[in-house]
Amino acid sequence: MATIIDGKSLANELNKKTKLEVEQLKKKGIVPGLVVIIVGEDPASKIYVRNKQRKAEQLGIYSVVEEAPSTISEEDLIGIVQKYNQDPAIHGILVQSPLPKTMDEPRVTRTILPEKDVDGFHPVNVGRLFANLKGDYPIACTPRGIMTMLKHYEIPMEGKNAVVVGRSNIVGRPMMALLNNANATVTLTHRFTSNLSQYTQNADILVVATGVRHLIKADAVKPGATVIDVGMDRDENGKLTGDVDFDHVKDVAGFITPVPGGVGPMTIATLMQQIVELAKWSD
Ligand SMILES: Nc1nc(=O)c2c([nH]1)NC[C@@H]1CN(c3ccc(C(=O)N[C@@H](CCC(=O)O)C(=O)O)cc3)C=[N+]21
Repeated sequence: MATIIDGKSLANELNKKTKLEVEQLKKKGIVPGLVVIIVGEDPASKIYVRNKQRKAEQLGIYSVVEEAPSTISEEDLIGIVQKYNQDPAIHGILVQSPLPKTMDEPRVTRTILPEKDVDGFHPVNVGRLFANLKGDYPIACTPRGIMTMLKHYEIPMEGKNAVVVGRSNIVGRPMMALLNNANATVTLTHRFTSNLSQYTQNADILVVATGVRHLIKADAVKPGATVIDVGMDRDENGKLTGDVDFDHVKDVAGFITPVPGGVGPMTIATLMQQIVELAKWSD
């Protein structure tokens, strides 16, 4: 039976550190500030945004939520981003994804100043990550949070086979870069990969971010592997579950993240960590 990676408790630990950092910064007259911009009325998105705001407030971070109607024009949305680019009280700008389909989301992302890009989605920050540049810049929160978990549980990465399933810009691609920078041998698989299990069965570290419920079954996992489930799927009863068939994979894996209580809380904690870092770096 695998060790369950407790994302929730690790997130609590990280949040405690972040809270102390906020107190230190406040002594220097700096209050870290976050704005979350949300377009439209999607109820799930609204819940996420509320959770982020609540967590920020618990940690002493100044937080603003900017709600725009789904009818807002791309130019007006870009205007809102530019307003916060200029606002010295705001260190991090997050535009909640997804935007309405009519909008050019990459263009909106490019409008955020790279030094206020708390998600790490701006091409300048993506480029820094892919070039493995040293120095201070934000990194996509979900993959960075996963690296924090792997390090905390002392999972070896150097020379290991890491397989990432899913090539999104918010998870799969930055995950590939981080694991590669940590000297793993990385394979990035996706919906056109033929014979997926041939790759996953060889993975010492398997990160799954596809949005396909229970895509990964026990027979696709190498005994003793570390399995990280980024899925946020709903079962037939509306219950949150992952891309990994946890109940069976846990008997094969060495380490495994649950859903909920795994990657999700670490994503939020990493976001908070990065707002504080952005505030520190701006000093
Ligand atoms: N610009 C942008 N940045 C984001 O970081 C971003 C985004 N857009 N759009 C939506 C996704 C989704 N996301 C989640 C983070 C944490 C949980 C989380 O904490 N989940 C809990 C469970 C929550 C529940 O029960 O519904 C858990 O896994 O334990 C969920 C979802 C961030 N996102």
